[in-house]
Amino acid sequence: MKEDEMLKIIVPGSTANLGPGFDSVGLAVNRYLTLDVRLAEAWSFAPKTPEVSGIPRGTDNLVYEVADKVADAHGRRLPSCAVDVYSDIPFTRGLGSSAAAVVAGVELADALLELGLSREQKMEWAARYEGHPDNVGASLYGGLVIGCCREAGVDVVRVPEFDVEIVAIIPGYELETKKARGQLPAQWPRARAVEASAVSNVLVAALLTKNWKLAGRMMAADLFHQPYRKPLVPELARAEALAEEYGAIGAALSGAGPTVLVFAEPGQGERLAHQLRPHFPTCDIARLSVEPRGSRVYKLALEA
Ligand SMILES: Nc1ncnc2c1ncn2[C@@H]1O[C@H](COP(=O)(O)OP(=O)(O)O)[C@@H](O)[C@H]1O
Ligand SMILES: N[C@@H](CCOP(=O)(O)O)C(=O)O
Repeated sequence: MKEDEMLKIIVPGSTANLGPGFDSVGLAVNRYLTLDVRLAEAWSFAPKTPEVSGIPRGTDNLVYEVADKVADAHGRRLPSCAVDVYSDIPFTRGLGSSAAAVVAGVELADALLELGLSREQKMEWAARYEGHPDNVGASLYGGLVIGCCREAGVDVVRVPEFDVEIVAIIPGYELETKKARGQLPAQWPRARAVEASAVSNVLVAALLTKNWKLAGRMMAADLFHQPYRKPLVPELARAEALAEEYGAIGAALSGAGPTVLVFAEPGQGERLAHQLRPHFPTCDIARLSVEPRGSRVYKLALEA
């Protein structure tokens, strides 16, 4: 990048798991982390929207840490930049704010150093850093993404043209992903693991064939994580019952929570949001849509 240029990096937020697709299924949503990047004397991150008011302002920022790691692995150093940070992804609510920051870091290093990373290489970096491919996959590719992250490599399938409407029930309280992961058992007995994996497989098949009733049943049948996280998020059981009552596809914890998503067939989102709102007076009820595009980077000329 030259002195008279800037980078604009846009990364969508995401929801993970959709119930049983634990650490594997991700869906990009229409909330965004946006970075405006200019060359400067020293590194700085300036929050420009309330969601990011608490971010670290220097090289302890997650975006920088990821970018620096990518640069280091290529034997390069990042030039210092001033970064304006805009976001409407709420933090620690289960809508993939940290994954969006990780993807932004990979994009930042790639663009500043002109590394020419492919999307697969970016995915490898982001998934390894985040530890699971669901949120970062959705943020990088857009739409519905199914992935697995193994020692042997990261494999991802992006499902073309996936469209559902989403009503998000966003509680006022935070739930750190680290804490919510700490609730889960270290091991599952074989019979439970087999059943949990079968439920997850059927969820994916039902989503791909638009068998919405079955997809909803599989969301509620998750054995991997929701049973253990439910005590932390009372909104989930309530949303599951209401989803059934109002004829929605189903409900699921968004990532590690505490946001709960209720999924509806196209055209049903507005009615559903209206019906759900009075049941959750202390939550933000937001309509979300699937973001079909993944992260993107623009190089722009600075005005003189
Ligand atoms: N734009 C950002 N810049 C720096 N750090 C961020 C940014 N977005 C998220 N983070 C970090 O990620 C944390 C939230 O991650 P996490 O607990 O996984 O919740 P979630 O990803 O569901 O919002 C924040 O508290 C913050 O430390
Ligand atoms: N699969 C992860 C997803 C965490 O997503 P987040 O948005 O809550 O960080 C999990 O369920 O722990």
